[in-house]
Amino acid sequence: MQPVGAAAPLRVDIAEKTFRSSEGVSMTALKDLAFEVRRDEFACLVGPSGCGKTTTLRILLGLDTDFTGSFQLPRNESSRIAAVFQEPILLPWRTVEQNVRLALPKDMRDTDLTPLFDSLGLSQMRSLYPSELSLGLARRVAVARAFAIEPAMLFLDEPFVSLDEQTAERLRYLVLAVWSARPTTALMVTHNVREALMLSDRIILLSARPAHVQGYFDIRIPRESRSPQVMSDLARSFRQKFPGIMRGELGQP
Ligand SMILES: Nc1ncnc2c1ncn2[C@@H]1O[C@H](COP(=O)(O)OP(=O)(O)OP(=O)(O)O)[C@@H](O)[C@H]1O
Repeated sequence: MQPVGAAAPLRVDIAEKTFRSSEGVSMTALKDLAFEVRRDEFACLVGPSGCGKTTTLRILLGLDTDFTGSFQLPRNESSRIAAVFQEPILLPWRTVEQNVRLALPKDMRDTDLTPLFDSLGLSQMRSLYPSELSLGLARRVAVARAFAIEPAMLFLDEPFVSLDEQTAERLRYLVLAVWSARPTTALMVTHNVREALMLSDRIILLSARPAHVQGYFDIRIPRESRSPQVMSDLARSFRQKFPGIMRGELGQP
């Protein structure tokens, strides 16, 4: 085990995760799933529908302890974990600002959140209630809440789905800007290879169920240099490396 503050990565080594129904039917979702995410790296977990991506996140978040194997979360001064889900899960009777502040640990209660709200375009919305927000804005609040606690590890489960493409793209750029200002070890689940190519340092491609790592795709080009031409070259390299991945199956690369 590494001391607090050391450059500890996320280490995942799940031997097996099997769901058993009350009728005794069992279904193995994950088998020998092992990977690492280096400290302050943004990694994407990509794989076919139903292969076990959300199951993996639930295990890493401590929401499911019924598996064999182990994992180690990265640590910094805090060892805090944050998550952004498809559903923003905001308290309806609290304002935007209160929803974000409630997540803060005691020693951060007085933090000035202005730069964070500014960078996510939420400055004018601090006193609104969740019912007054569109889904896109509510997701921004969920992103603000996740980054506000300065986590050692950030998990994101399809944070851009069910948004129209323009709103999704704007949110991708906002997440990129916030993440770039404060790089955090992050693992994001997505179906969308183009999104993964835009945001991540490393794509971890999972097999069909039971999920294991089929391969890695490392992107060493800085995000700000990923022009449309570079993105299309990256997509071509991705398809060449993983020819079995059909267009449309995982989103349009
Ligand atoms: N609580 C549960 N009980 C039984 N089976 C489950 C449970 N949760 C998930 N599963 C099954 O485990 C498999 C993996 O599900 P999971 O939601 O992790 O996949 P996923 O890769 O996130 O899928 P998608 O990309 O469609 O969101 C699926 O076959 C799913 O039906």
